[in-house]
Amino acid sequence: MDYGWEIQLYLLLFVCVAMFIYKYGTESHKVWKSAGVPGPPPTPFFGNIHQLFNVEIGVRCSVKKWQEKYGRIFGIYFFHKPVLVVTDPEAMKRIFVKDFNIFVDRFFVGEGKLQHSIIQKTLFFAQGHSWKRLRKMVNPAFTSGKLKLLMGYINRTAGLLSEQLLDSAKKGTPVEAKTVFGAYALDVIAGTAFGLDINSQNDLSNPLIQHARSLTTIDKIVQLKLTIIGIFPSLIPVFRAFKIGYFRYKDVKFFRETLLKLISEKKHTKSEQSDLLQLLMDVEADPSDGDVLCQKLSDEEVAAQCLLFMIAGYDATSSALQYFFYELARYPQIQEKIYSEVMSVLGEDEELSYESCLKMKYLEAAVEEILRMYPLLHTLTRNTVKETTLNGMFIPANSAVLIPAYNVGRDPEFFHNPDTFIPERFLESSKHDINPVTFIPFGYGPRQCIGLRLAMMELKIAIVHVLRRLRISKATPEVLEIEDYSGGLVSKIPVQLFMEVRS
Ligand code: HEM
Repeated sequence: MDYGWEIQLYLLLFVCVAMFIYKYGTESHKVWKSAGVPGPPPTPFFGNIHQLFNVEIGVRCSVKKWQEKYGRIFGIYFFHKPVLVVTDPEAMKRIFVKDFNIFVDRFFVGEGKLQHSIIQKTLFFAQGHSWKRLRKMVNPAFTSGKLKLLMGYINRTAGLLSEQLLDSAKKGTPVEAKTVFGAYALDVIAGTAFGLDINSQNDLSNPLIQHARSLTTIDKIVQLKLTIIGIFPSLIPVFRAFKIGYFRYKDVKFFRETLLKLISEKKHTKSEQSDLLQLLMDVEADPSDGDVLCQKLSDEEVAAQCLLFMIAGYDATSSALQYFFYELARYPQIQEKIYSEVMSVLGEDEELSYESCLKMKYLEAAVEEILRMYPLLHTLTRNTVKETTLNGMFIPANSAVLIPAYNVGRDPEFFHNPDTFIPERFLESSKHDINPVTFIPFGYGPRQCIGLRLAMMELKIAIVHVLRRLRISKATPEVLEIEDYSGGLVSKIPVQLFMEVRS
């Protein structure tokens, strides 16, 4: 029998399917070329994502290499999505502030739809008008007046932290930095945001601690989910139907139910507490403000923000403390300078107050310097709501923008000796040399971190309590190797701190 025509038909079919697949994988990769934006050539389907998240060299080095080759604005692709990478200060100012209305939203793989609905209602993930409304309603909970009300709780929690470290120092055993500071951060956020005293520094059995840890861990499974969604965005409804999200559904569900129960209890028992949950429940919209259409925040919205505060506060605060004490061990003169300042402002016995915290200028400069060197969110994102131009380059609507905070903070054009810990650069006398848009560990512009002041206060209080009683004598590993492809800046080997009791 002659099968010639059948083979030809199958061949033709195969070629058509292959052409269709190739077109699907490359169609969107023409945007930057036609807009005249330079950048590395993309690979079908993946774009440049595998080069950016290169496990060998990490996001920071990939960006650095490309910046050297293509300049301070270049185009790459996250799978099909055009992404502009920007480290030019003027362009950054336009994105963060001047053209904020065009760059109001953040960019997420899967457009943020790969989330439990409560996560989509948080400030971090909310978009456009919904975000504006939420931010206006949540801002008043973070004023300095409200912050002062939280001082007592943070002070007590930092006291517990220093007790724990003192114990280890007396025994001569090192502590794993991320674990002890993680417990402190969790206690602070549970107390200040939810009004719950969970004491995770002494008791790890509380289910809230287990769920919080699991919620804030970004592992390979999350990366796999994002890769699949990146290549096949049409699978989002399938993922949602099977309750597969960026965060684990069981953790989100646990917090949603716990927080809604707390809200309901607070409604029935008139509370005098000043935790963020209570402050958000009490927020009233300004009726003269036409923008705020829907008045009070719903219970679900209050629960969503408090859940976000936990996610946002836990990892960032514990990482900052880890890197801070790591650098203090390497720079004993800086450690002693901070200690001297603490003692001169407070003396042996004085309780740490909000006002005395503000007086410690060298300490503040040292914390800012650590955040410059180790911004946990090493890359900030935005998404264009409409087409625009940037430095003469055409940017289509619905393009993503990446601003690599780590690279900007370590750029020798913006900070001399960028890899060296020099708190003095943030003192009043030299701060004017720093272009504010290049210091972005908390982001910049209207979408900057809402918890900035709370976080700075939490960090400073912990440091004061620890340094008053202890000296960090050594930290390991000798050379700090950092991974950045899982979302944050993570030390490859856990940091261990060795301490001595101050006499
Ligand atoms: C050292 C600690 C912290 C660091 C380094 C940090 C950093 C950041 C960064 C980089 C952003 C994105 C900003 C942007 O896109 O321009 C952000 C957003 C945010 N952070 Fe923080 N954060 C910290 C602690 C906290 C705490 C303690 C809270 C709450 C209690 C918090 C709440 C938020 C919220 C709600 C947003 C979203 C703001 C919005 O989109 O309007 N953060 N944070």
